[in-house]
Amino acid sequence: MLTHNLGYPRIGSKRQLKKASEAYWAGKSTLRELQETGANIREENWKIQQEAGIDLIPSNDFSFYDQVLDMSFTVGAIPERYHEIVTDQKKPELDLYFAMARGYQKNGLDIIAMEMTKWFDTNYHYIVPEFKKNQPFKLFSTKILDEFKEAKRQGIITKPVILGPVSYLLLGKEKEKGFKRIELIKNLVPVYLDILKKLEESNATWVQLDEPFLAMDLDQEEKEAFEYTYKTIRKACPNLKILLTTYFGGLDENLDLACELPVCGLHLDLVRAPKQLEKTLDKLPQNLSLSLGLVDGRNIWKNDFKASLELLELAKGKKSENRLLIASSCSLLHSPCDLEEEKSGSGLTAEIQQWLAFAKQKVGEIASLKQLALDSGLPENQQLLEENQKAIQSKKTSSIIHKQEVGQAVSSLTPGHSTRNKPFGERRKLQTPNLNLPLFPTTTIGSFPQTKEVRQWRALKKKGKLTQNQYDELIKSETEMAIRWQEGIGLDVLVHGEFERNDMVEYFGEQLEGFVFTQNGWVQSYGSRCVKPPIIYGDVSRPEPMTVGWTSFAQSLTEKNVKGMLTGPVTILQWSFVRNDQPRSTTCQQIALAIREEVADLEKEGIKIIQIDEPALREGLPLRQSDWEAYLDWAVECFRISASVVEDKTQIHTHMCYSEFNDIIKHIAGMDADVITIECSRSQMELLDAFAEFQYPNEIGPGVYDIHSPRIPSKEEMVELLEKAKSVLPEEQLWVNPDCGLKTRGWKETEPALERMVQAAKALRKTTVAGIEN
Ligand SMILES: CN1c2c(nc(N)[nH]c2=O)NC[C@@H]1CNc1ccc(C(=O)N[C@@H](CCC(=O)N[C@@H](CCC(=O)N[C@@H](CCC(=O)O)C(=O)O)C(=O)O)C(=O)O)cc1
Ligand SMILES: N[C@@H](CCS)C(=O)O
Ligand SMILES: [Zn+2]
Repeated sequence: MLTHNLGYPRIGSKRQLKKASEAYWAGKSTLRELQETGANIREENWKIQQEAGIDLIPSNDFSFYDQVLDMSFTVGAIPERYHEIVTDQKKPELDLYFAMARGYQKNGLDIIAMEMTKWFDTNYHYIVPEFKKNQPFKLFSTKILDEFKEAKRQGIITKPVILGPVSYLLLGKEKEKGFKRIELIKNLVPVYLDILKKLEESNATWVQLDEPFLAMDLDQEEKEAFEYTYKTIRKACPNLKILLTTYFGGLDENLDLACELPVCGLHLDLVRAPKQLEKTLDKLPQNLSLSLGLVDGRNIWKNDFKASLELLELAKGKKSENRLLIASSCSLLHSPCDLEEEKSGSGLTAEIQQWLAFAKQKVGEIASLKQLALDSGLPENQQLLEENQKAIQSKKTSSIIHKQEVGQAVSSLTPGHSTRNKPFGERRKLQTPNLNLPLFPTTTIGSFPQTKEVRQWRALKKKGKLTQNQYDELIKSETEMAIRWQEGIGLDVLVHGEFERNDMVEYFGEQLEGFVFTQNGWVQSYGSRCVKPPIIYGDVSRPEPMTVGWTSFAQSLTEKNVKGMLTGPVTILQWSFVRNDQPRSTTCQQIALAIREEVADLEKEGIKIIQIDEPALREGLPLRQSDWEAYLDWAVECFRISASVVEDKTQIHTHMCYSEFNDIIKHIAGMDADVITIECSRSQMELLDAFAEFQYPNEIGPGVYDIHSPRIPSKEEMVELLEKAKSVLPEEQLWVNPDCGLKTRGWKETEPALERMVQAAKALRKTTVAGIEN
């Protein structure tokens, strides 16, 4: 029996990679220093897993930005617009790589970044591969091989982790019409063969090929692509042990297909889909190894050894022990690094800490499960099991989890809680005179630059070097500056800037009961950006207003409307570590009721526009379409519970980013927000087509510039995007705004970008008959 791990977090236990990348991008450190940081993180990760006793330690799970971008780089899928950078021999390879991720505006070149979107149902974002008809592929980067050899020099024969060719293609996007990207499989597989043969020559034994699409709905062509790929690989590399990994869901109707592929092992996510084990054991040929994904890579709760051992026993009954592997359910990329980094005195009490396991502890759990599976009778193993069960029981019986009044509030919910009084058309008639806005109203999504200073004030307050009062005064001055500046450039609906928030979910988690937060539980979200998801351990309630003070303060400074800014219940749920003892829908209803109280209080304070952000609503969709309806029903209902408390003259906004809307547009309309702002610019307004086709009735703000890139857009390109929007949607329906909040940008980029955006809206108003200069 072997143990393995599908991937280890790569940001470093102290976010070394974030700090090193950002210093390099800012020109404050050298490429060599960045590369050294990468090498140190890899070495540390390999050591941790080696010391834990993991048999097959992953390599190539490290990335300077994203593993899908790494694959595009490896197979030379580099869009033509970056070729100018390639031809400049002085540019190191990594600069080209970062240009693809972040855009490039230097040396007279102005190149936009590649699109970024959600990695399945996680809060991790990947860079979308771009394909054209007859896309050629060639081995461009030897990263996979280099990292294998690097570990080998350190005495470790790793199991390289490679995104499988079918999933790689399916994660991408056709950039021209007239072909389907899956047709490129025959062009692509030879490059994979090239890599695999080189690994074989370097004495690699196991190679992990990730094919998460096997846990999704597949059409005939995609199924054939799987058969073609794995037969071809087997033929070319008969001595390499290919471990095919699936995760985030069950194989279901793809089980036969997966079991027939000529690979050496198959990995199942038994946390998300434990029921698939039995069926797989019946189907899987005896000579194939089975990897049991028992340790949850997506949540932070300690593994219940007893429950895992039951699954292991089931497997042992039908399969010989030496064909079994014990593993994490998916890559530990989605887990924080190390619970030991949590110092006492934080919200994480000793009682709660004993319920948790982060990545370092999880690899320990994988090794412990093997120990227990091999000989549970040994005294030290009995003790291991007892200690584990004591922690599991303590969570089940703890008095801090349930609150009677929260349960009662949820069971008293009626359809009235989730319905506005009047339909949108009627509400609009009341909102128009209440708000007095021009055609193409301009606004932003909420946050303004979280500058080094703002973050430092928070850090100083934490260390006790600033009092609460001093901190509040500093945040007030930043807010006032932002209000004055927005008035100055002529924005129509203002925001307070969210300077007081560390993060749009953590900030709420810190103020709601039923949540705890960590000091160092960072998880990569994209590139160098990390989040510290709060932990929901118990029933959720709102002891007191969370945003009213800051919003009212900002509103008191101006005659213009300031939007109240809240994170919606589905997003708070999705971006937190969620309790595993009740359905997600129940937890979401509890959060929805808490947000509803906040919405009511904001309205009472005279706030006329309230935005409830739901960027994670689409992300929460189950992987299989057959499960969508049930999820969307409760998710949309929860949004409506939080929003429907207001009078009809109050305007409710929502905001979504990184989402495709085509397949769920009916449900987006079902949210019944008066205005929705969406990310649109990286896809050049393509996302609007769904709204146009559906004849989406409410108002929409399609993002006109990409806030993830430091690149400053021109007024003309924003006008062009708005013209595009105008060609598919009635102009009275349109708002003008960026793609998302501006917290990750500096003022140097934000100021000209927003000034130009306001100018673009003004230019557009001039071209319309109904338009009035503001
Ligand atoms: C909008 N997005 C969000 C997602 N998920 C969230 N939970 N939040 C989001 O906003 N998902 C989708 C998108 C895109 N994803 C992200 C994710 C993360 C960021 C981001 O800006 N992250 C920041 C960290 C934010 C934070 O928690 N800041 C804290 C602590 C800051 C810190 O590092 N402090 C320093 C000390 C201060 C100093 O001296 O500078 C330290 O601890 O060392 C805070 O502000 O208090 C990031 O930098 O990664 C954006 C989009
Ligand atoms: N209001 C948030 C939404 C991000 S999705 C922000 O502006 O950062
Ligand atoms: Zn957003």
